[in-house]
Amino acid sequence: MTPTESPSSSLVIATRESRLALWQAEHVQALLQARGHRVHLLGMTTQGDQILDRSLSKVGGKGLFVKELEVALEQGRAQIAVHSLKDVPMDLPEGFALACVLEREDPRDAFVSPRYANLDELPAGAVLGTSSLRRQVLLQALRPDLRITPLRGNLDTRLRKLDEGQYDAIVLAAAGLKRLGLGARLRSTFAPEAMLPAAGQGALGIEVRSDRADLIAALAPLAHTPTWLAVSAERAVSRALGGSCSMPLAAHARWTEGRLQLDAAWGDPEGRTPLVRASACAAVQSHAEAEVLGTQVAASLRARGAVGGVAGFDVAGLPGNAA
Ligand SMILES: NCc1[nH]cc(CCC(=O)O)c1CC(=O)O
Repeated sequence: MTPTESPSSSLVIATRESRLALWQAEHVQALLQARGHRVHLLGMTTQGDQILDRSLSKVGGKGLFVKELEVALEQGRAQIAVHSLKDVPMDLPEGFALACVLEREDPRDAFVSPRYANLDELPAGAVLGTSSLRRQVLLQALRPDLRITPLRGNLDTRLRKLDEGQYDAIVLAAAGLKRLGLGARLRSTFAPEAMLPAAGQGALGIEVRSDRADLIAALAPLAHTPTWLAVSAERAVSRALGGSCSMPLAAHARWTEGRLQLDAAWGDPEGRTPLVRASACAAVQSHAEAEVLGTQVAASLRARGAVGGVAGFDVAGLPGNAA
């Protein structure tokens, strides 16, 4: 298939092969099929799937799940990549575009444990597994007495490690559990005020080559504008601070009475300074306005002590993953 073929012929979605990635790709496949497109999946393994023994923040972060899929788009082996937006770098490499963002699943973090119903029930010294610096820093601020321990792997692996008794409880995204029909494992969810989600958490983005205007037009009906504007504001906070997986940063936007309320929190990676928080609210109607809101909140975070990293570090700083 050549990259110039029209979207009315068969489309190929490049996807990672974890159960969640496949669910997401099949979800987009079904949405496109309902609109009369023929769609196939191309399963692939990414560096992020292979490196399971180290914390993602130490090996390069977000770009790890995305790069191989982009190569497939570049080579014309596929036309579409479906991503958890949370894993997508703020600025896509030259030649790629975010065609649209779909309606968001539950953006909150979830508490899962065979024995305890919520964070408050955990006894002092309990072992709590979690997989991001953001969660580590936010949870440590809520419960300094817990032993917060890294937890890697796809959803099934994380649940297995919990079931094997390696942890007393784990914290992960509610969206993944719900999408895989594992909502029953979820004992409680964290209100965003208690534990602020990551930028883009629970939202799916569709990436294409930016020269495929025809495809971008074909995907436009799948967009959910309220979600897209909210995640644009969230991602603008990350971008302005040069956010990567090595920076504990939370950004969550929600609609209240037609206005977009954006809350963000920044933590020092070494845990030396207390959490910094900032919020703003605006009557956002365009992506440009959403980004202004995000940039303002990022500036407030900086004014309160947040220190930004280097934008794009997570992709460019990784061997074999040059931007
Ligand atoms: N970083 C891994 C990741 N990327 C997307 C999800 C699922 C939730 C979502 O779509 O945001 C997860 C799992 C998790 O954070 O527990």
